[in-house]
Amino acid sequence: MTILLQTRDLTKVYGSGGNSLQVLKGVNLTVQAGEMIAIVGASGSGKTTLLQILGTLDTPSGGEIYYEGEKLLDKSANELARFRNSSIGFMFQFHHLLPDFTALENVMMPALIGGIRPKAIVASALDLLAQVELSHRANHKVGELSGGEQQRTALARALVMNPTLLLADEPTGNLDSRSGDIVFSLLHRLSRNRNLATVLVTHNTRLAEQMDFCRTLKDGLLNS
Ligand SMILES: Nc1ncnc2c1ncn2[C@@H]1O[C@H](COP(=O)(O)OP(=O)(O)OP(=O)(O)O)[C@@H](O)[C@H]1O
Repeated sequence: MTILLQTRDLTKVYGSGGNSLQVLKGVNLTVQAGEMIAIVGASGSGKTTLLQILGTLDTPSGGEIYYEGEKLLDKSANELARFRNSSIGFMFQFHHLLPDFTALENVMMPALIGGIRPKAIVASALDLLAQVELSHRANHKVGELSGGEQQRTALARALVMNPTLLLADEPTGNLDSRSGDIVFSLLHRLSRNRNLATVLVTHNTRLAEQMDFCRTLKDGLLNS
């Protein structure tokens, strides 16, 4: 097995002085290539904070993050932006799609931001929309799609750059259980087929149990 992502003693403190809140107190996590990990924990335990730090969207107060053996925290903001765009796919509870653009345009967006020409990406974006069973919605504005369809679009968008790591923060949290199950099973199937390492934050223990491992964040530490 190859280690893809590793954290060492990650800490995170919000605020300062008497108002400070230490959310992470030394989190150690190893993600092997292709491994699918669920992170569960009580509301406010720091799951989103941890995922944002893993995705370099936020910086820790202390500790280290290694990606394929390289220290991420040594990289410049520009290098990190390029790294995120090419290596990490993100899915959020509130999908962060652009509602006035079509599903296809949304899926293509990370590639366009990465400087890839539209013609070079349209076929793979359409193929991804087919894989999330949304071919018939490709040219509809995202704002007109159902919540489940929006999350399936977000899944296709997260995969368009062929990332090595998918970070998903409550991707089914805003959906009814049937739509949530469909989104989860697509996420699970596509991650597995692509040997894509996946870290999923969820409150849903039934879904968490279907991942390879489930880790619990409690009192600032990640337990097995
Ligand atoms: N930017 C911030 N500034 C100050 N405190 C913050 C900030 N972001 C989060 N927190 C606090 O840090 C703690 C952890 O928040 P976080 O969102 O990571 O928890 P969570 O486990 O994802 O919660 P939930 O399951 O409810 O989404 C909470 O007490 C929250 O209020």
